[in-house]
Amino acid sequence: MFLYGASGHAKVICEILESQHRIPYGLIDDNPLVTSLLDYPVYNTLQQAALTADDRFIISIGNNRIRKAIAAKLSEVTFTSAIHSAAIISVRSVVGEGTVVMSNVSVNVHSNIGRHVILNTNCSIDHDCVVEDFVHISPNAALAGNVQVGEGTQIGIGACVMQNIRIGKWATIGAGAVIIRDVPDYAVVVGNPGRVIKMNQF
Ligand SMILES: CC(=O)SCCNC(=O)CCNC(=O)[C@H](O)C(C)(C)COP(=O)(O)OP(=O)(O)OC[C@H]1O[C@@H](n2cnc3c(N)ncnc32)[C@H](O)[C@@H]1OP(=O)(O)O
Repeated sequence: MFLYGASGHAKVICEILESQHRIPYGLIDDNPLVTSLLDYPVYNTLQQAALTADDRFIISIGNNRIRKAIAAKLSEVTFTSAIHSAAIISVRSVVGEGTVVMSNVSVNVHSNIGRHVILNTNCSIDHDCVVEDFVHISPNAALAGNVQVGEGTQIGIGACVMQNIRIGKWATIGAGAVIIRDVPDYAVVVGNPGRVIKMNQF
């Protein structure tokens, strides 16, 4: 097991894995100044890490765009997920490879969580939601029933999304926002009720 990205987010993932006795061999990070994290070795390249065919990867980078770029770069490796034992996920829901689920997350029935998603601490995904690849649902955010979140979007800390809402791709929902209307692709939305203040320019 290797993590790609030696960050604060990686430390949280390491602790999830440790609690399940899935001890990482190390991390990869292209910053040569980072040589260890939580006493695990940090390698600057995949070659230095001396990988085997059995190794599994998680991309431990919080930035959604960078996580997508790294996933494309690592097309040869096999990804796995990390799901905290204190998360509750419906047996009728699906969680994609590379996705990380932190403590006290709830995913209710018939929800579909994509690949390389972050479901951060204490967030709540209710029934019949679709969370596409590379999304980040921040701590304490809540999606009501039948919400869709497009690829790469971040739902900010403590935000709430009402039932049946469609949120586009690569949007940003600000901390504490209350979303009562559909959100277009790339929109940055803040406040209660949420309003678009600008568009993400990637
Ligand atoms: C474990 C972890 O750490 S997970 C990380 C969790 N982090 C988050 O959820 C952060 C979410 N990010 C935000 O809320 C950010 O403020 C963003 C993305 C919405 C906006 O950030 P920026 O693009 O830098 O915008 P900026 O700070 O310049 O603010 C623009 C305007 O929106 C307002 N604004 C920014 N964020 C919010 C917010 N959450 N709620 C209400 N108003 C806000 C600002 O006051 C400012 O208003 P003004 O133009 O009247 O002065």
